[in-house]
Amino acid sequence: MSLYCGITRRRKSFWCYRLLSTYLKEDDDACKKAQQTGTFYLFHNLAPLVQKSEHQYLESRFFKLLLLLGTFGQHMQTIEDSVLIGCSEQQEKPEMETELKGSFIGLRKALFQLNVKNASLLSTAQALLHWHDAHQFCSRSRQPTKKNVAGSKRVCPSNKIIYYPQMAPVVITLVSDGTQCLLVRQSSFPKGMYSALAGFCDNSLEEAIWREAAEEVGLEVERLQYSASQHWPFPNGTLMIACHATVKPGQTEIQVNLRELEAAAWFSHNEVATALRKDNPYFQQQNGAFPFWLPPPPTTTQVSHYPPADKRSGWKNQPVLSCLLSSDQAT
Ligand SMILES: NC(=O)C1=CN([C@@H]2O[C@H](COP(=O)(O)OP(=O)(O)OC[C@H]3O[C@@H](n4cnc5c(N)ncnc54)[C@H](O)[C@@H]3O)[C@@H](O)[C@H]2O)C=CC1
Ligand SMILES: [Mg+2]
Repeated sequence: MSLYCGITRRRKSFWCYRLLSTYLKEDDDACKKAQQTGTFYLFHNLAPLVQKSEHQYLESRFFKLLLLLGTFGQHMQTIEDSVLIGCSEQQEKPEMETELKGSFIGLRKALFQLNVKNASLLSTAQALLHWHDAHQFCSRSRQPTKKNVAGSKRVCPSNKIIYYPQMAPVVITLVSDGTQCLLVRQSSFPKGMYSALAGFCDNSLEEAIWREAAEEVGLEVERLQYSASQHWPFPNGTLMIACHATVKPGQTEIQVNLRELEAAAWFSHNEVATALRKDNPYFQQQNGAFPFWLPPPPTTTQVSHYPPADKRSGWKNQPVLSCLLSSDQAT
């Protein structure tokens, strides 16, 4: 089955979808046919639609979507012409929210409300939508690029350059001294949230880990070890690569780089385990119920779908950070 997502933006509507079969990405006819059995997910200006009552993401079948488009004065042509990009002058966000009994909310907030499957699909969908939106023109010819039906690439009609969606590699590293974990927070994080050290990779994973630890907290790390990876939609779609690293006993003094971080501290296994057990920390911290929490679990994308759970050796169906902390705790 194909999965589709659509996006509405101001008065215009943009449609794209995520396809599970590789051949559909290249075969336009097969792709169009597959739309008819696809499931659609809706966005407004990159904000996914979440139904108010059930805290569920709205899924809509093709024919249900056609009815919906009719309600808002759109036509079948909108889907055919614009799986990723379409246009309707009559579509208004509040009217659509009322009709669909839901609301378009920011993806970060949505990730806290949805189950793993929906959160991961929305995460991938939003990154893909964002990539298409940002690659409307060929950087060589400056002509508008044209997406293929599946939305797996964009082509410049004048010079045939093909653009494929990209993910920036980011390494996220749990540093341990054998008994404690190093967690940090940036000033942009929600109040109380801590995470592992993270940084974009310019060169290699090893270089990025050493550089981030040295630059952000003044630590020299060793024994780097890969743990897991996941797709992460922010800021523009990244491949988060999770690793472990250690510091030598006695070399744990932190020097927080205040240009990059707001705080950094060592946390005991008990503190981390308690934070990981908290349900829906986003809302708890809103109430001031506890000061320290970790990113929520429903963020895995590729990890949660492929390979199947029983075929993963050593992978955990958890977000990168939780995975890191859990396995660290086990050692
Ligand atoms: N899931 C999680 O728990 C966490 C996820 N993250 C993600 O990891 C990413 C990297 O973490 P940071 O500490 O912010 O990285 P960072 O420590 O490398 O600092 C960010 C800076 O890197 C530079 N940069 C290099 N390549 C870039 C690119 N492709 N896109 C944007 N900026 C680039 C920019 O100057 C930017 O200001 C963040 O975007 C964030 O979304 C970060 C912390 C926790
Ligand atoms: Mg960083």
